[in-house]
Amino acid sequence: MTTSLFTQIRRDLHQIPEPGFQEVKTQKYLLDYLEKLPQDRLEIKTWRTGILVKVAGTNPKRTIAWRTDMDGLPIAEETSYPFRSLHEGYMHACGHDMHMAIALGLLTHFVQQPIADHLLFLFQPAEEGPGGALPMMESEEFALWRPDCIFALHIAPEYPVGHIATKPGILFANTSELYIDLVGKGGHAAFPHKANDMVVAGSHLVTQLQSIISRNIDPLDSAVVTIGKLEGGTKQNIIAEKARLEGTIRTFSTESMALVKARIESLVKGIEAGFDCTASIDYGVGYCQVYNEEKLTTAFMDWVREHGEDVTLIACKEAMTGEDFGYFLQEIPGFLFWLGVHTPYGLHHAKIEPSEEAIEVAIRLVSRYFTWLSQQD
Ligand SMILES: CC(=O)N[C@@H](CCC[C@H](N)C(=O)O)C(=O)O
Repeated sequence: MTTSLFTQIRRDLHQIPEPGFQEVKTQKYLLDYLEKLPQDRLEIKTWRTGILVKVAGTNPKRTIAWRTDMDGLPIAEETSYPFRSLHEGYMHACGHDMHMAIALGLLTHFVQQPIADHLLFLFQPAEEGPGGALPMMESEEFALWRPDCIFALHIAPEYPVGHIATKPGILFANTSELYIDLVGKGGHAAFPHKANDMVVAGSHLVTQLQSIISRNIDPLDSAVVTIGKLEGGTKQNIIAEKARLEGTIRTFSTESMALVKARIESLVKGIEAGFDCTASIDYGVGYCQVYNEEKLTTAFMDWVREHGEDVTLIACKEAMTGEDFGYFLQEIPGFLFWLGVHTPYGLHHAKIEPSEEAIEVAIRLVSRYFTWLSQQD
């Protein structure tokens, strides 16, 4: 079977995953591709490691935007791919390689077959952190081409290829990163009574944090506290002077976010008192929820049911995922939908292998949708 252009592009991008705001090779790859397209309808601007591309419409009433993220994750890849990451310890494990290939496919389609409205393609850095959406929105480049509506997708391992899923209203949660540093008194492993062991303190704290969801959050509400990284100590026979917990908080309301943070602060105070140590908490970067504008999303869902051809629509529930695309949706009407890529491993897993046939499914669906949207008043 021959590999289509955009599948090949996805594979090329898969090999060069880069952290947020360091997407230098990725930006160059995308610019090299864009420069080879016919330029008469195109205007290209770079912003930090991101890119904004305007495709001029034939009789514009508005500007329709499509956003893709660009960054990779600090994960050592374990796929069976012959085109595995060339950047050791980094991987496109959240589908941003697929998202970028789809964006280029759409852009190419509209360069060849322009529609009435202007189109704006946003290649946005740093979705996984520290967040590129907000500073991109605040940039002069964005202000110059500010769109009237905005759309995006995210790959979904759990849905079959040919299926998409979305809903009006809240789709993804509010997020906050969480970093807790504990400092006590280190010492010799054989003299525990002369030290304050931060491995023990940190372990107690991880366990206590689990009680926030089970004991403090209303069972009819939803929230997540995940500690994804726990570090402490230097050697097996040295009592640890320091421990560090790194995690993330997810909630559907700002009230629940405040409650979770207040409980974390109380529990950390308890650890300080109980283990005679000092602690500091840093909430890092937080994202607002992804809230799909109701009218546009409902109209899109109806359109897919009626005109989606080979695409099946799933009306899904909200998820605890975070996405800084939520910031665009706070100011500009639009929505995000899940794209089925059927694979047994989930997002952020070292073995995830999204089905590449979904790339063409997305390009076909969104190019038809934008063409239809551009014909509406
Ligand atoms: C789609 C996706 O997986 N997004 C990330 C966003 C992470 C935001 C931030 N770094 C955090 O960890 O809170 C996710 O983990 O949901």
